Order: sequence, then structure tokens, then C-alpha cells
Amino acid sequence: MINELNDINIATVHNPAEIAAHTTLSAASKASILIEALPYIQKFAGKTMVIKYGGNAMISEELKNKVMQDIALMKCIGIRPVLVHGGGPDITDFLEKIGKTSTFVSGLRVTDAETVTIAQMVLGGKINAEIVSRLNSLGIPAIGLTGKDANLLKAHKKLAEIHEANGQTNHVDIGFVGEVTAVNTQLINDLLDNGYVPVISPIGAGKGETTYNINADYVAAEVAGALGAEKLLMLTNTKGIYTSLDDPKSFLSSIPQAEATIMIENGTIQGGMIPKVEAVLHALQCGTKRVSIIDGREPHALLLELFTNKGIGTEII
Ligand SMILES: Nc1ncnc2c1ncn2[C@@H]1O[C@H](COP(=O)(O)OP(=O)(O)O)[C@@H](O)[C@H]1O
Ligand SMILES: CC(=O)N[C@@H](CCC(=O)OP(=O)(O)O)C(=O)O
Repeated sequence: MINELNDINIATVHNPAEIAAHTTLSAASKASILIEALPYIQKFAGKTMVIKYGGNAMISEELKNKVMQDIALMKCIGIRPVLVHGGGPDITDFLEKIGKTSTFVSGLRVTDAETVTIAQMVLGGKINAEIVSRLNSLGIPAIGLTGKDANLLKAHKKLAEIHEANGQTNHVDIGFVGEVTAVNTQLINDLLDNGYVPVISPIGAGKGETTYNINADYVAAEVAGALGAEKLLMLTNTKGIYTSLDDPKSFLSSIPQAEATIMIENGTIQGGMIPKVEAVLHALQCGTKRVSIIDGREPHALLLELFTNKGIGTEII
């Protein structure tokens, strides 16, 4: 029955009216789609789930709205969603406008004093505000926060790690890049208890007035771990993890933690996927129950992952 939906190529139709126009689904099929979701709805009601929405998955207005609809639906059926967003491509664009080239080391942006100010501006001032508006307009009360609000994310400096072919790991100073040392879970839980959806920018509060730029994958993992979340869902711009990026058949629907570590060390996992997988492993070690990397380019990826028997994406087990 889900296949019936796939047959009408749901990836190319964009709103309920369009779907209705394209589909010949019988009433029974429509009902069975809803019934397939029933055990998941029962299981997940009241559970906290952290969603990481990566900048590379924020492709079109339509897709952004579909992600927001999914979060709205999750909230309406009693799930406690917490959204952590990225926005790397927008930061890069802004830096380009002022003539600055972006450099990354092991997936992390080299961040000087000017860059951290711009990261804070783009993430908190643009992307966060946009997401909050979209959720609010769907009738979901959302609160935008950076890690500085009530010290939501305390942080200190993080050195980038470079895994050399000889097995050695080198550490490199990449400026105002931070790692989370503490999460103000009370603030998040207070907001959730009062019916709000927290929307978090990956900016950390360092000592004094120091600001840190933190990779959003790490923030999502720390938040999920600190909350003991039922699930961490990483929305990105690829179907999940591949053993060879050029070979679609090498897609892995699940992968044991130990294997993921080896894939980072031997260079199978590269670039932006490194912080994502490191973050996922950390989240599992900190008490997050289940973690999946899913394709944010797929319309309604969150709903398909959560409420269908097959699910999508790569689960780290
Ligand atoms: N083994 C791998 N499997 C899947 N993706 C990989 C792998 N190694 C590197 N990548 C890259 O990681 C990218 C995802 O990271 P990134 O672009 O930073 O996403 P986001 O903006 O969502 O955080 C993929 O688009 C892909 O190009
Ligand atoms: C230190 C570091 O790399 N910070 C990231 C923060 C944004 C982010 O993580 O965005 P995505 O999720 O879209 O990649 C950056 O400056 O790009």
C-alpha cells in the first residue's frame, strides 16, 4: 500500500490536492496507510525526539514547508520534538559576499573572529527566525534559541582531528569552533512541558562573552543525549551512508557502531558526513535510544521514517 503511493511518484507531487489528483488510492488503502501508523503513534506519544535539519537539506521552499508540516504533525500527536538546525551553505554564501573563502578541516569550518560573528548572525538571525515563523504559521508555537539563551549550550574550544593514513590522529586549532560541555535541559523541558517547540541554533556560550561556532550535528547529538531522547533524526542531503559514494547499490540501511568508526578511520566516510557519524555515535553512547540519518530531500522524510514499517535512511545500531 505504501508501494501504491510510491507508484504515483510522491517525490514529484507537492501538496495534498495534487496527491489526490494523481492518485487512485481507494478509501481502504488510505485507511490502511493511517492504520499502519497507529502502533508508531501509540509508541511515540509523549516521547522526546531531536531532529537535526541540515543546511544542505534546506533546498526549496516546498521541501522546507514539508519538513515543518512533519514536525507539526509529530507535535499534534503528542511527540515532543526539539529541532536543531544547521545552515552551513548560507554561512558560506554570506562569507563569499564579503570576499571570504570558507575552509573546512574534517568537516568543520575554520572560524576566525569575523566568521563566528557572521555564523551567529546567519544561524540565529536568519535561519532560526525563518524556521520559527514557518512553524508558527502552521499553528505550532515555536521558540527560537541560540546556545547563548540561558546558557542553553555551554561550550569550550574544540580542536579538529585529522586521521592520517598511518593511523595517527593530528589535532589542529581551527579558531572559534566549540564543543558542547553542558546542555540546559531544564530550559528545553520547561518549553516542551508548556507546549512549545524549541528551535536551536548551533552557537555555544564560552567563558565570559566568548562565542563558539559548533557543528549542528554535534549540537543535536549532545541535546539528544542530555535529554535521553527516544530518537535522533538527522535530515541531510543524501539517502544515508554508502560504502562507496559513486555506487548507489552500496547504500547501508543499518550499520553497527564499530563499523561506522572504522569507516571514518579508513576514509570511507568523508567531509560533512564525519561530524554527523561522530555525533550519532556520541548520542548513542550518551543514552539516545535510536539514531537515523535520513534524506531531507525526500518529501515528508520524517513521516516516512517514523510512521511506516519500512522506514528510510541509515540506522546506526
Ligand atoms: N560514506 C558516505 N556516505 C554518505 N555520504 C557521505 C559519505 N562520505 C561523505 N559523504 C558526504 O557527506 C555529505 C553530508 O554532509 P553535509 O553536506 O555536511 O550535510 P548537512 O548539511 O546535512 O550537515 C553527503 O552529501 C556526502 O557528500
Ligand atoms: C564548526 C562548524 O562547522 N559549524 C557549522 C555550523 C552550521 C552547520 O553545522 O550547518 P550544517 O548542518 O548545514 O552543516 C558551520 O559553520 O557551517
